[in-house]
Amino acid sequence: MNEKKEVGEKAVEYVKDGMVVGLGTGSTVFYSIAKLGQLVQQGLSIQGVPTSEQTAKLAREFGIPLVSFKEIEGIDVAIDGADEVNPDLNLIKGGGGALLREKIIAKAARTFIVVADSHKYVDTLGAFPLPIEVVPFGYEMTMKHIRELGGSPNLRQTNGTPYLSDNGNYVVDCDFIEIKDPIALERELNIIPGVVENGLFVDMTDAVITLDSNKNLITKVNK
Ligand SMILES: O=C(CO)[C@H](O)[C@H](O)COP(=O)(O)O
Repeated sequence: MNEKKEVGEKAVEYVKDGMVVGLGTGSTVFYSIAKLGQLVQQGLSIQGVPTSEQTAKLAREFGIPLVSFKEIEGIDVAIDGADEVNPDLNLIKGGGGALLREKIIAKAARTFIVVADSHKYVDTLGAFPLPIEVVPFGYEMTMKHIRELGGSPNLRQTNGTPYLSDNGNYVVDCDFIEIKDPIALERELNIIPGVVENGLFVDMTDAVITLDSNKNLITKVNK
């Protein structure tokens, strides 16, 4: 069974004709985008807002028309993956480095749907290193301030050179081991000069589509 495909395709049920749809980034939402592409070929009319250059390319390949923020009033539904989901449906995101655009789009969406295979569930966030987007200027000092909050930050690199986000920034992957208070940490990180955004998505998720222990599809809804 391909869990990512199951949950990714299920999420498409939230998309109706005429909607503006936020398109997430990653290997799970890939299946949502592929399914939407099929439906567009069959006549579904939607406009997509991509969370990354990678997703924009994918959406074009699947024939999904894209729009920019200039052309829309808002986003009806956004579908995206997650690296970790806790029982309150708070998330760690940004494993693919797209956290800033993903958060802008999740915030703009009337409904934010997360697609997560069964391995993404945790009691406490933090085993997955928290991605934090930082501006290159003074990043060493920004990392020092992140360390003062109890994290162990590592600059994300590709072949020995810093990874660059779609926004031209660096990404720091930060080990906090256990994030007991995601609300406080999200705020504390974002007031550090040099931090652009962090991958804690607190109180944003409307529903998570996942599988239970019997591998049945379930939808967890935020109460
Ligand atoms: O936040 C993300 C990208 O920045 C992804 O949604 C997250 O990393 C999950 O990816 P995948 O579905 O490949 O496991």
